[in-house]
Amino acid sequence: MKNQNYISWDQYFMGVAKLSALRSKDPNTQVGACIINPDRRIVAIGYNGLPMGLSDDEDFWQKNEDYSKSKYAYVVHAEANAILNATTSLKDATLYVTLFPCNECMKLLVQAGVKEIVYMSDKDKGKESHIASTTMMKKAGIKARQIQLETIVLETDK
Ligand SMILES: O=c1[nH]c(=O)n([C@H]2C[C@H](O)[C@@H](COP(=O)(O)O)O2)cc1CO
Ligand SMILES: [Zn+2]
Repeated sequence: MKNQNYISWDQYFMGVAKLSALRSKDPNTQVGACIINPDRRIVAIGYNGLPMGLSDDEDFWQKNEDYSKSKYAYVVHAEANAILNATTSLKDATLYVTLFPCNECMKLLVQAGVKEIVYMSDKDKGKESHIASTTMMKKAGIKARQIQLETIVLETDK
């Protein structure tokens, strides 16, 4: 009889997104993204990080009233990194992401052809960027659904 303790596709791809988030050096919010094509092949992954040339050990991760000294001026969002890392077309792709995308990422997702977004956290709900993001998503005909991911315990871990 087959193993009954296998994970679903949602758990699998969100699990990859969560694992990617663990690479992030952001001291506050670590975001991970995993993009699959309509054949359920992973075609892109990413996490929020500094652009090449900026050291994580210099002071780029601070929040500062001076925008030029704030992380927001520099960080590449997880979704943007995933799109940039994509090895193939993202037409009709599904994005698994640990945090609902902001408006800047949503622009890129729409233009890249992503058709579905599966997310976990919605912590920015109500903020202007979240409202703009949702507006764009709806106009572009992108579906979204929120899932929770329980800790996955493998037989071999017990
Ligand atoms: O769509 C997103 N993708 C993404 O990677 N991020 C990143 C940017 C920052 O490094 C971090 C948000 O930081 P904070 O929660 O301290 O504002 O999450 C944030 C959002 C939503 O704003
Ligand atoms: Zn973003």
